[in-house]
Amino acid sequence: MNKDVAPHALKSAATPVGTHEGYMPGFGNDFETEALPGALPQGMNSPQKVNYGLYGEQLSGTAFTAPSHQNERTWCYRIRPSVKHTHRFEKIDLPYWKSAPHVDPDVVSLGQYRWDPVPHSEGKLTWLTGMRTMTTAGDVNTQVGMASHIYLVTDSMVDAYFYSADSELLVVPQEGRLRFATELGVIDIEPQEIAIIPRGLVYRVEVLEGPCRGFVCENYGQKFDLPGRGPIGANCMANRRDFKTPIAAFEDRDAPSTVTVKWAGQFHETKIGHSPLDVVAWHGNYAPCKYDLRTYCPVGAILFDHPDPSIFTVLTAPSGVEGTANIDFVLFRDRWMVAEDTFRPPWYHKNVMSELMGNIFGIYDAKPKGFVPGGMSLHNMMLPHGPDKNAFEGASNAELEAEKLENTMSFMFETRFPQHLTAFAAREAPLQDDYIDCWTDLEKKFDGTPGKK
Ligand SMILES: O=C(O)Cc1cc(O)ccc1O
Ligand SMILES: [Fe+2]
Repeated sequence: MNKDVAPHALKSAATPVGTHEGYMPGFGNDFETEALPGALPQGMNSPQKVNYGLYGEQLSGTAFTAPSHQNERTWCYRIRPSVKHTHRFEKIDLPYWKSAPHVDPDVVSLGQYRWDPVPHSEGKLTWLTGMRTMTTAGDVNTQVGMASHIYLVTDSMVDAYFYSADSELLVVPQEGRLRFATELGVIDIEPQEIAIIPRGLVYRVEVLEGPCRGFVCENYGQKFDLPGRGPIGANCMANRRDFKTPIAAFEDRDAPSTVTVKWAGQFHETKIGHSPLDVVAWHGNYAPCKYDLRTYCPVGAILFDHPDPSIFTVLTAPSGVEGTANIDFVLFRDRWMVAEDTFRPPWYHKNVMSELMGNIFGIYDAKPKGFVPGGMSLHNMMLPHGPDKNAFEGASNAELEAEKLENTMSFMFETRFPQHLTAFAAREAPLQDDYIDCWTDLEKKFDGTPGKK
């Protein structure tokens, strides 16, 4: 676990054998972990009395009756049951955090859009006040679709906690280091890592090194899963063991505190007298995790042609239509390019899915200029896009040798639903007015001559 001292360090047991720095390996495993010896009941979930006087409480991430291969739940053994944490809720306003459906009549969402990095703010911003929604898709009330956000965080949440009943959050840092102190343990992340925070899990976000900026995909729908590898087989792409879930860690601390809940697109606040991060032991398969994107093993063309970008899918959240994701999280990392007689960058295309991209660092091959670290682009449903003039000319005339694409890490949140821009994305964020000019100079080369290339 990271050595930095959090404002209120969580207590946890010594790192058990088989864990790596306070994390347990595996994706969707049935984990068990206890921060005090004997705190976890064995052989049953609900003993008449739990050791240490703890309360048993189940957190269900899927319906009780979900098929067993999809069923996810975790049993928590905690100092106080969560229900004691909830008093009357009051609605609060977080004006920059929007939920679908959110269609601003004055905003044109149909277009090829690109943004420079949203600048860090002068003022203090927390995980909650620093969330800036860029796009929304689907409907939070029917649990389909997603929202994309940029976060700008300068300050830790102190005696303040949050959970989203609406969504699972996929967090993609671009600058700075964050700590997620959650009910189920502590996750520290930095650029080139991601975190997945499940729906309903209570946490506090602390700044380990700021200011912090990054991207969030808020998934209203079915949980992220690993894609099937098909004929690729049992290895490569994202491997299960590289996902890390924290070991149990708890706070036994009385302090006037707030809990903010995002529910049906609205924010609510309640007050409690103690830290809700009081789970001493837990077992189950519904838990947060982190993943180092540098462990992603890309598979690609080794003779000719450019495959569909789905080959680079890290995580996929199903939509109910087979093979058509609510969200795919796709990674464009450094890799070798070896294809012969091939136009190697992404091809020109139009897609039924909506593609939102972000740059974590370096240069993206289809857009050598203008798509910069911290920046984003949106190519909405059925809108043509592809390499800019420079990328096209460079790649069409390049000497085709084995070439390593280095200094590059970008990603895509791709959804089957159209993405609607917020007023923030359209008017406050640094939208590049001249983005579509990057294709203007693509000239007609055709003159009817057979064999001309
Ligand atoms: O539009 C993009 O840059 C993303 C993308 C990458 C790729 O390799 C193939 C298709 C695609 O949409
Ligand atoms: Fe694309």
